[in-house]
Amino acid sequence: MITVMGAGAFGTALAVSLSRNGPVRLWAHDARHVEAMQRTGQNERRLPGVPLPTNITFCAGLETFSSEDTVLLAVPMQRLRGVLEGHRGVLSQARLVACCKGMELSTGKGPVQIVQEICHAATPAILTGPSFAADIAKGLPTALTLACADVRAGEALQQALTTPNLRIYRTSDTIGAELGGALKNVMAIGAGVVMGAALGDSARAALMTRGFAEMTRMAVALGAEPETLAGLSGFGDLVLTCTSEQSRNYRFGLSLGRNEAFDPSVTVEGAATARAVHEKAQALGLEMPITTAITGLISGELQVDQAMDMLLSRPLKEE
Ligand SMILES: NC(=O)C1=CN([C@@H]2O[C@H](COP(=O)(O)OP(=O)(O)OC[C@H]3O[C@@H](n4cnc5c(N)ncnc54)[C@H](OP(=O)(O)O)[C@@H]3O)[C@@H](O)[C@H]2O)C=CC1
Ligand SMILES: O=C(CO)COP(=O)(O)O
Repeated sequence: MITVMGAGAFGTALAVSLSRNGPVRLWAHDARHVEAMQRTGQNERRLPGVPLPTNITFCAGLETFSSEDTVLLAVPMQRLRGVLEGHRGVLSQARLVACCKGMELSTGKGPVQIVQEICHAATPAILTGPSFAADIAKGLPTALTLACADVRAGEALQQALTTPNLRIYRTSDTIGAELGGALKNVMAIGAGVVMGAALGDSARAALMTRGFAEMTRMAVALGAEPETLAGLSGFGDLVLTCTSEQSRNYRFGLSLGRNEAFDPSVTVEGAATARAVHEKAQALGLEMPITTAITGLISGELQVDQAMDMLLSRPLKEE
C-alpha cells in the first residue's frame, strides 16, 4: 500500500492520482484536518475544489502501517526532519520517497540525505520535477523524475508510482535530483522579482540561463551528474516555475519585485533554501552571484536596483 505523509496540496494531489492504481492512505499531522477531509471528502485547507476518491483513507497516526508500505514524504522541507524523527520506529525499513524540494537551513542537507541520516535501513528515493499539484489533481499529463540509488528498488518504485497521467523517468542520481528541485525554487523567486519589477522578458531569460549555470555548478561540485540537472528535475522544473504564476516561489518573487506584502502562510520553499544555498556556496568557495543577490533581496538587505547593479557590474567573462 502507498502512504502519503503530508496532506498539503502536493501530497493530496499525489494521493488522488495514485488512487487510480489502488488504495492510498493520506496522513496529516493535524487530527482536525483528518476529520474535516473525512467529513467533506475534500481537502478544503490545501487543495480546495478537488473531490477525494473513496479509496483514499485518512489518518493522523500510523498504527496500521506495514514495513512493506511505500511512503511518500510530502511535507515542507524544513519540517522533514521532525516528521521522520517522530515516526522513526515505523518508518525505519520502509521505502521512503521524499517529495519535498529544498535544502535544510540548519544543516545544508537535502531530503534524501536527511532520510538516510535518520532511517539508516530504509530505501531512500526522491520524486521531483515539473508538476503543479492542481495539474496532477485534475489528471493533466505530467512527467516526473524518480531518483533512487538502488536500481532495483528504483524500478519497482517507478512502476508503482506511474499512473495513466503521471509518467515517471528514473535515475540513480539522487544528489542531482534533489539539488535540481531545491535550486530551481531560488531562481523562481528571482524570476518573479524580475517580472514584478518590470525588468522585462529578456532579463528573465538571462536570469534563467545564468541561474541554470549556477545550479549546475553547485550540483556538480556536490557530486551530481550534469545530465540530471538538464532533465526534468532541474531544467524542466526551472522552466515551469520561472514562467508560471501557479508557482508560489514565483509569486513570492513577484511581490518582492513590486514591494508588496506576501501571505506568510503560503509555503515558499525557495526562501529558506536560498539562504542555505548561499551559505553552502560560500563554504565551498563557489561563485553564485545570482543566488547571493536573491538571498539579499529576500532578507531585505538589497533593493532590486542594488541587486541589478551588483550583477551587471561584475567583470566581463567567457560564457
Ligand atoms: N504544491 C505543488 O505544486 C508542489 C509541491 N511540491 C513540494 O511538496 C512539498 C510540500 O508542499 P505543498 O504540499 O505544496 O505544501 P502546502 O503548503 O500545500 O502544505 C504543507 C503541508 O504540510 C503540513 N505541515 C506543516 N508543518 C508540518 C509538520 N511539522 N509536520 C507535518 N506536516 C506539516 C501542512 O499542514 P497544515 O495545513 O496543518 O499547516 C500542510 O498539510 C514542498 O517541498 C513543495 O516544494 C512539489 C511539487 C509540486
Ligand atoms: O515545485 C513546484 C512545481 O514543480 C511547485 O512550485 P511552487 O512551490 O513554487 O508552487
